[in-house]
Amino acid sequence: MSVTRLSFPYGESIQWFSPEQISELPDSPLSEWLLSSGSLTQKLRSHCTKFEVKILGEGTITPFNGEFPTQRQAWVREVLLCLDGVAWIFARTLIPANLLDKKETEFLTLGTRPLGELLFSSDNFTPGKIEIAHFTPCHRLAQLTESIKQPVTQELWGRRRYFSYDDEQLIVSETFLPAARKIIEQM
Ligand SMILES: C=C(O[C@@H]1C=C(C(=O)O)C=C[C@H]1O)C(=O)O
Repeated sequence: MSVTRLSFPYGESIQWFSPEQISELPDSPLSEWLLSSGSLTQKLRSHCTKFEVKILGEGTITPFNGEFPTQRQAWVREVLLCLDGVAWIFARTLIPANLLDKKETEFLTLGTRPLGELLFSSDNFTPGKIEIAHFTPCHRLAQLTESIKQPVTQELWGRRRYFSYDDEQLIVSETFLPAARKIIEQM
């Protein structure tokens, strides 16, 4: 899989909804994956022999309009979560400067360890409500799916959660890539 950090950020401005606002969620089991409350990393690990985090990019950049209204800039981490060499999830995490200052070492030295190992191992992070999105990528994310040989032939489904730490919040969004949807729908 050859992806380049030169195109970071890959993420796109997406409209998120609470599950109740969406008239038609996808059929189970995809809907269960979207709404599962625990660590996605743990769930993914149970469906593969080799789990990998491929970093697409990390850095302090400006969030999209409306993505993080209280923050003019944020530390953004974009990764692919890969199961046995197949990219299943495009994940985009936004961390405000105040929170980064509090947990700088943990976040900046995470590397290819999954963020979930930090967020779910420490009881200081509290996951919030899950929001859902379905969209057709049209910019760099579309190019990314092409570059990993997963052309988009139908809308992508994704989920987003706020995690609270003291009086700060970070945002984690996870988009299920075509290969993941194909495998999940055959479960
Ligand atoms: C939040 C979690 O961490 C996962 C790992 C991520 C990373 O390493 O950047 C990003 C999103 C998640 O899918 C989780 O496991 O639920």
